[in-house]
Amino acid sequence: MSTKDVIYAEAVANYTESHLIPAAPELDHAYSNSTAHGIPEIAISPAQGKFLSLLTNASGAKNVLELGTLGGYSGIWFSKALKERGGKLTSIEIDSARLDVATQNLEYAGVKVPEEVEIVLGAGLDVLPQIAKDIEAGKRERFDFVFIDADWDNQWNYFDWGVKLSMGKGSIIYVDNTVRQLLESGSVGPNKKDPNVDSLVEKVGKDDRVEATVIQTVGTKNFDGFLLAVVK
Ligand SMILES: C[S@@+](CC[C@H](N)C(=O)[O-])C[C@H]1O[C@@H](n2cnc3c(N)ncnc32)[C@H](O)[C@@H]1O
Repeated sequence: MSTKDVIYAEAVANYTESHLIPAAPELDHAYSNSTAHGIPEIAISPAQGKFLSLLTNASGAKNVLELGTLGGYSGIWFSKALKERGGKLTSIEIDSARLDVATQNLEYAGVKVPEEVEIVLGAGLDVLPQIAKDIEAGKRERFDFVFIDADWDNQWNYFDWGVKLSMGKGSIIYVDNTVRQLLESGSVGPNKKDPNVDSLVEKVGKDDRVEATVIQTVGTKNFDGFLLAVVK
């Protein structure tokens, strides 16, 4: 592909989504109800939701951990996949108003909250140690899929927690917006990089616990990309 063809990315996204992703009123409602409540339009795209749902099913994941609930759009996609195996999504959100809208959207989609999707209110780095304690006490299960989609400055901290709270070999850690963060932080591109701060990619590259790659994406959400790691 020549880079000049990138101008067709949105048209390709619209065409492929129209053929591969059946209309789903509950997903449209999650977008529109979130916007109606003043939530910014920063949820994943339909194609990415379908991809996460397929990846959840392909891996057979039963317990998914999400950092960053927003209006529950990605949560609905995960719950669609997890329903087949009686699995559960645990999602952490710092903003109580967003948690309320996410609960509305999930329930509208027929998802049982908190049985199928539990939203935990708080900052990720405050909630994760509590979840670790719950796991140690046998009150929660370990996670076989971790989806990191909250504040970018903490991507590495969430990644490290994700590996620690995972089931171990074969567990998946997916970090959204990795490419935009690399560009914003100056690891790649014109912005000035802080020489004292290693990027997520540098840290993951030195992390013997995982194998990882970054996939760049274009589409309705512009140029970005995600990091996918599998625990060894
Ligand atoms: C990109 S949005 C998540 C989108 C959602 N996963 C989806 O695709 O539908 C990021 C969310 O992370 C939340 N967030 C930001 N900082 C956080 C933190 N420190 N702890 C937990 N959540 C945080 C924001 O309030 C926001 O709702």
